Amino acid sequence: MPKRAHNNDDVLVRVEGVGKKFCRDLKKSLWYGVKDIAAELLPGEREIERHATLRRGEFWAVDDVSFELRRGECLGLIGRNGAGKTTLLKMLNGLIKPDKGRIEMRGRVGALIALGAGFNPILTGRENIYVNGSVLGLTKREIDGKLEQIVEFSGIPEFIDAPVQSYSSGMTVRLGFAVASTLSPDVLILDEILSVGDSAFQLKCLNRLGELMLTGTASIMVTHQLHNIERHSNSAVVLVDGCVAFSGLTHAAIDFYHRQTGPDGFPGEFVYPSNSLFRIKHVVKQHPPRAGGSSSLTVAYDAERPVGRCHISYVFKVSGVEIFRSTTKTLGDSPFNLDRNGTFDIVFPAGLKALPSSSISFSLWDEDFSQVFVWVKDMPLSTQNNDRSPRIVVRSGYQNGA
Ligand SMILES: Nc1ncnc2c1ncn2[C@@H]1O[C@H](COP(=O)(O)OP(=O)(O)OP(=O)(O)O)[C@@H](O)[C@H]1O
Repeated sequence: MPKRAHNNDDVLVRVEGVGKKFCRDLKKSLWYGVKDIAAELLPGEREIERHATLRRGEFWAVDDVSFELRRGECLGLIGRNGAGKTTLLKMLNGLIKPDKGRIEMRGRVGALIALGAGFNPILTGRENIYVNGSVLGLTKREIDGKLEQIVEFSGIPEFIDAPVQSYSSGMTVRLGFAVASTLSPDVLILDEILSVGDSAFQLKCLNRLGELMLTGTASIMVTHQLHNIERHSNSAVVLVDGCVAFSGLTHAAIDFYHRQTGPDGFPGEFVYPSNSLFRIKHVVKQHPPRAGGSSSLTVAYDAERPVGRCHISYVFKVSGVEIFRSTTKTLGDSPFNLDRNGTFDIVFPAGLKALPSSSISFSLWDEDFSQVFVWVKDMPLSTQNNDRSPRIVVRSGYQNGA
């Protein structure tokens, strides 16, 4: 692919060594707040030093984060709960001040961060649109011109003259995204909050995001639904305890995240009942679907003796969310026989596409599902992982599989 030429004018967001500290102790936090206000009023205080060091009880919620974002690019921010994603977005949107580092934002910034943030609850939806528009520097006439589009996109025209405090969470998010995305933002900041909307609206938002990127809007997206980051982001940053643990291509970032934070070890846990005849050697290969067909996974195994009439049960997940669960028996397949060693295939129904954020749990059973031979739990399906050795756990008396 030819590399796009960039110049400095393309950079809409520049973040350099940014950090934000908090204090978990409320009393201390209030006391530090008072001291900071006082110090700001007193000339001669060495402000940078005061902000850049930790006092008792403080910690860095975001520490030394740097990145650049150009026109038309989307950056995914990935991290576990409490990793510092929202704090970083709040600094980008100017809701809170960094304690160290520099943030440069160019152009109009549309943001959907906290539920209802940016809306005055006692004003109506329509009034809030005008307030938001004027904060972003649009004239009344410009807002008039966009009003119909905003109301139509939000899908809640009958509530537009009701106060925002009477809106449901989903309605608030609908209006928030409609406003943030319609008022011609140069930079769009989206926190997890989008997931409050129903799935049809989320899809509509993501399509709108794609359109905006084509017109040059840069966006930053935080979500635990990694397939959305996978679909839209050119690059991603993984935050661990407020620090950048990885920064690079989206697929590599998601892969890194799974490796760092997989709930049961990486790349999946193989559980054998203590009397198991089987040893899974490795998962040989994941076969991508042929046009309109199914994808499959080939598993290599060793067994103490041949085993007749087996079935497979499996659960397919994307970003930890169960998408599909079935057994070869339910899908109408006949039981199959296994020699002492060899391979067997798990064929997914057409349409189950393995993304880097997909994982599978599967178990091998006898014909009437009374005995489980082996259970593989939450194995990531990204191609990079499949050749690695699994973690093997032997458990006695194990009865139920995936
Ligand atoms: N106002 C605050 N005072 C004290 N600590 C705070 C404050 N805001 C956030 N924190 C702490 O800062 C850390 C980062 O929080 P943040 O909300 O940025 O995480 P996050 O990555 O967005 O998490 P999630 O995925 O759960 O939304 C957490 O430890 C959180 O408890």
